[in-house]
Amino acid sequence: MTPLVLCYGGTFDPVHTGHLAIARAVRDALHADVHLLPAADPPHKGPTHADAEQRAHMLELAVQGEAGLIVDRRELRRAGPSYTVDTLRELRAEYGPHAPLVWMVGGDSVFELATWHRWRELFDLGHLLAIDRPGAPIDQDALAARAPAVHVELAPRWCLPSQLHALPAGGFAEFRLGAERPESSTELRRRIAADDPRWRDWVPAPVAAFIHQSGLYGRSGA
Ligand SMILES: Nc1ncnc2c1ncn2[C@@H]1O[C@H](COP(=O)(O)OP(=O)(O)OP(=O)(O)O)[C@@H](O)[C@H]1O
Ligand SMILES: O=C(O)c1ccc[n+]([C@@H]2O[C@H](COP(=O)([O-])O)[C@@H](O)[C@H]2O)c1
Repeated sequence: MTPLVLCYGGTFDPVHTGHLAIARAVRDALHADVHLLPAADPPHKGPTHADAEQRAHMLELAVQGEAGLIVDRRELRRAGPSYTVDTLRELRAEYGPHAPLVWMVGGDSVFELATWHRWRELFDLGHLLAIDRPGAPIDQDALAARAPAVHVELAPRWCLPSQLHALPAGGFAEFRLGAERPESSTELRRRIAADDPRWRDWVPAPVAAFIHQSGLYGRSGA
């Protein structure tokens, strides 16, 4: 069976324990490495709080020494917005026409999918794997109501994560975590800026040390 190429893109401003739990759960369930891709210039976000180099560095600190989690800095080497369609095109060229490529997104992103750059082409290049997120139930009714174009596009593509091996691209699957993860980078930054000590619970120790030493996300910059 051709191994899946699992890709998890994000702003990671900063990476949090929710991201890591998701990457580990998908890695373990689907038996393949997860490539974490920090976005240099995330298309739907304003200026980031940490720069791209700092965000990639924190991601590397978060996964150092851990098997099956790999940081891929390719989006830092491209100018302009970090469009996923461009990244998938690069990955497709590298892995060849038969490799099953999977782009992982949080459930909240699925509702926004129709606003992504050349979004329908994503399915020519790879599969989409949506991860449950609190407040973003990925079901047909919710999609039909809140994102009708996405609902129509996804309906014939819906399959189980275990079926993504069968084709190189074109599928949509939902990945259910044992328990949804409450973390968000926005709330994490808020806690850091507010000196709320709970912020350390949401980042691995080496990332916490980097944030502390660099003064990132402090009171003036959150
Ligand atoms: N707790 C979570 N549960 C499920 N998906 C998540 C969670 N946190 C982040 N994601 C998903 O991971 C990807 C990267 O997330 P990102 O780096 O933007 O972090 P974030 O916590 O969503 O940040 P922010 O709060 O700044 O929007 C996105 O597809 C997002 O939907
Ligand atoms: O290609 C797009 O238009 C696009 C629009 C929004 C988000 N994305 C990608 O989706 C991933 C998660 O984005 P974000 O903003 O939730 O961190 C990240 O890899 C982004 O580059 C991509």
